Amino acid sequence: MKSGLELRDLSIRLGDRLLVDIDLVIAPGEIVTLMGPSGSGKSSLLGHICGTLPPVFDVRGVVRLNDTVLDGLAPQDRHVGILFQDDLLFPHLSVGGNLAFALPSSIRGKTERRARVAAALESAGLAGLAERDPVTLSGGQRARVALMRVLLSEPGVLLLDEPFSKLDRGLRDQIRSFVFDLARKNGLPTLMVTHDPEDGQAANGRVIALD
Ligand SMILES: Nc1ncnc2c1ncn2[C@@H]1O[C@H](COP(=O)(O)OP(=O)(O)OP(=O)(O)O)[C@@H](O)[C@H]1O
Repeated sequence: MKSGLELRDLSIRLGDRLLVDIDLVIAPGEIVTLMGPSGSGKSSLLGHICGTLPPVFDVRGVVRLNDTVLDGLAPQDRHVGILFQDDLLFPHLSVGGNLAFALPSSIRGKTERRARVAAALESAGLAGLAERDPVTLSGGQRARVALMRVLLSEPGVLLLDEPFSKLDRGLRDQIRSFVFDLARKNGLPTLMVTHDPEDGQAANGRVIALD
């Protein structure tokens, strides 16, 4: 039984400012929304979970993912998936190349890698687009590819750093449901940072405010 993401007695200080002071467990498939004013420490918290927070921050407490302590592990060994405001697709790789890049190196065979990429595209409603150049995709298609790329890396947790804020209003609802549905279906504990209260309402879970 997976225990999800645990942030135990976690505090993040910058000089004499206490930015984050939190004790939180996010269950598999649960989506927790994190809100707070600019500079309150939301991105710092995500950075700490990823293992990319610079040492200028003073951090106490423990981060555990499914019973593995992440503190001290290199970012690439943490199984943390993150989506940003920008989809960050590699412009020099095809759509399929972007997806294949994320596959764990343990999946070696070319046929198996192609099959995984094709299945991911199909489940995102993008079947047949593997050879396309990402610049030729619509905003919605790019957002879907970005999520599939994260999922193909087989993360144990999903972090969302304002991932819908650059999407047109009409598209936003659609991509939100796409991301939330897949996060739940994959049983991923999910932590979403946002400034948009509608994101929190759509996630239909706990909302935490940093002040
Ligand atoms: N590398 C760094 N070195 C020093 N201070 C930093 C660094 N990165 C961020 N900070 C400071 O840490 C504080 C928290 O920043 P953080 O980016 O976590 O806030 P945030 O809540 O994500 O803000 P926003 O909503 O604007 O993204 C801010 O005062 C910021 O200036």
